[in-house]
Amino acid sequence: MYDTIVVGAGSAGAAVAARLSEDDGRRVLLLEAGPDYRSADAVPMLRGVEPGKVHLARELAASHTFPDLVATRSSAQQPLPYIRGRGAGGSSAINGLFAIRPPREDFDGWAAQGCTGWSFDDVLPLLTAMESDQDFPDEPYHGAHGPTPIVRPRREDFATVDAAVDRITERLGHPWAPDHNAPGSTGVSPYAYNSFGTERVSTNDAYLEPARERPGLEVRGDALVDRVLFSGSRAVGVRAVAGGTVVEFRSAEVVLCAGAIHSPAILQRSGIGPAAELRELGVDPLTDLPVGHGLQDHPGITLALGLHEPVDYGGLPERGQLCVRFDTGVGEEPDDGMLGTPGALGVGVTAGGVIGWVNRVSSTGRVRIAGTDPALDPSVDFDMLSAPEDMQRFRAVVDELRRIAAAPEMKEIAAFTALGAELVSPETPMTDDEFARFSLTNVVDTVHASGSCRMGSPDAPDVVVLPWVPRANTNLTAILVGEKIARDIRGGRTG
Ligand SMILES: Cc1cc2nc3c(=O)[nH]c(=O)nc-3n(C[C@H](O)[C@H](O)[C@H](O)COP(=O)(O)OP(=O)(O)OC[C@H]3O[C@@H](n4cnc5c(N)ncnc54)[C@H](O)[C@@H]3O)c2cc1C
Repeated sequence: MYDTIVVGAGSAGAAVAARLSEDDGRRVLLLEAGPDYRSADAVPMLRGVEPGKVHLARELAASHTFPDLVATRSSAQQPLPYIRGRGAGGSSAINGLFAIRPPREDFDGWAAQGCTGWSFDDVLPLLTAMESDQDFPDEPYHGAHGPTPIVRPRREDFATVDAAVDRITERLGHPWAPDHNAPGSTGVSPYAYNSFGTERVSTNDAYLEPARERPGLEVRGDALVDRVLFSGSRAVGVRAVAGGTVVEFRSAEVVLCAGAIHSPAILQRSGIGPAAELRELGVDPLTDLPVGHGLQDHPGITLALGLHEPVDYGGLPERGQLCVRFDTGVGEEPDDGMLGTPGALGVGVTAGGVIGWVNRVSSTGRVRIAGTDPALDPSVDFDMLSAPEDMQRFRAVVDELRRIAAAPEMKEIAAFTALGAELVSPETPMTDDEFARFSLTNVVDTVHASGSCRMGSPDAPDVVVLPWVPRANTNLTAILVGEKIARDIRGGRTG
């Protein structure tokens, strides 16, 4: 019998389990579907900080992702692979390491929607406690002693594409903000990373590694949780397939951190979800809730660059170095557009890119189990750009990419520029209808799935609980959710 079972050792789950294990006498079981391993035993490719050199599709698919998981981005597309991390550290073990906070408006907006304790002022102490900022440790809104190191590239070291985008966007009127994690900052910034030197720092490294010797923490890999077990309406444990055997683990409470795709699937298999649909699949509904609804990711598009010369990183790691947050002018939401440089693409040709995405999203999709087998990935449909304001914002983002493509600095470094998978010339004029077709066909995800069990469902505390996808890459927010849940549980227990 455990005090707490945490399901999923990813960004949120590792933080929850490690923080709870700080309490003497508390017994915590962390169950992870993928492999568990100590930091020192991480696959060498995953220790590095160059996302373009991590071969997720080729070498790591079976061990560190869900290789059969697919998702439909828009109504004009067929399902395509969707990447989620698997194993200790979850997606933080395979991600791009960009470490950016959402703006105040997201937190205050969630609080205004009834998410008590989520205003920016409420969560700022946790944001500072979870980081050790290498560049601004003395600022009151930063921390110097937390588990996750944060560091920024220097503007004078920007590589070829980043330097060009920096010059262009400055001329286009975007202000320079040396720290995008400072409250109120916007515009062009060095993209902060959660890494240390040339070493990745996943939540397996930052949270679990220092906690592993604690007597109260047990981590079990290769443990695929099927469902939550209930006594009446109270969660009393989980059923899992662990080491090939069906096992039941008992606990006083269960914290689901299996991510935005798999947490709703576990809840649905447990009878918590849209009752009529669950009955059709042979699941007895316990509670009729819209679990799986509300799914979001940032709708994105890439400006591909055919470069004259390979990118010069000046001996630094080959990763993206810059992001730009800006107002699209559609509605009242600030920072609703974002651009980023993804860094070396690892595709073996002299190419680069600038990605743009809608940062404040209205459209929602669905996660739905396709059957009751826990090994079967759910069906995922994002329905991106279905809300008219998202399409308008997407147009503003594409227009910004067009301006960048047309700039003399870009002509200097790139022989050609092209938008989306269809490689459309940025100069191609489009009517509204043509643009809608182009967008629905070419929109991509940014691997920031969120919102599929929004708050009100207390059993699923990672980014899945947020009312909308944060205006930022989502890893820091997922860790924050884990920190906050642990704080709330510990506070409840200790009074
Ligand atoms: C390729 C990639 C690149 C990214 N790049 C960035 C970036 O640069 N910056 C950024 O901020 N964000 C990035 N993200 C997004 C960010 O990493 C995620 O939003 C964040 O890690 C999600 O945290 P989570 O705890 O919700 O889920 P995860 O970290 O995905 O953890 C979920 C865990 O649950 C486990 N699990 C699932 N189902 C079960 C089950 N049935 N039983 C037991 N365990 C289960 C999984 O194996 C996984 O370990 C990226 C994501 C990906 C995939």
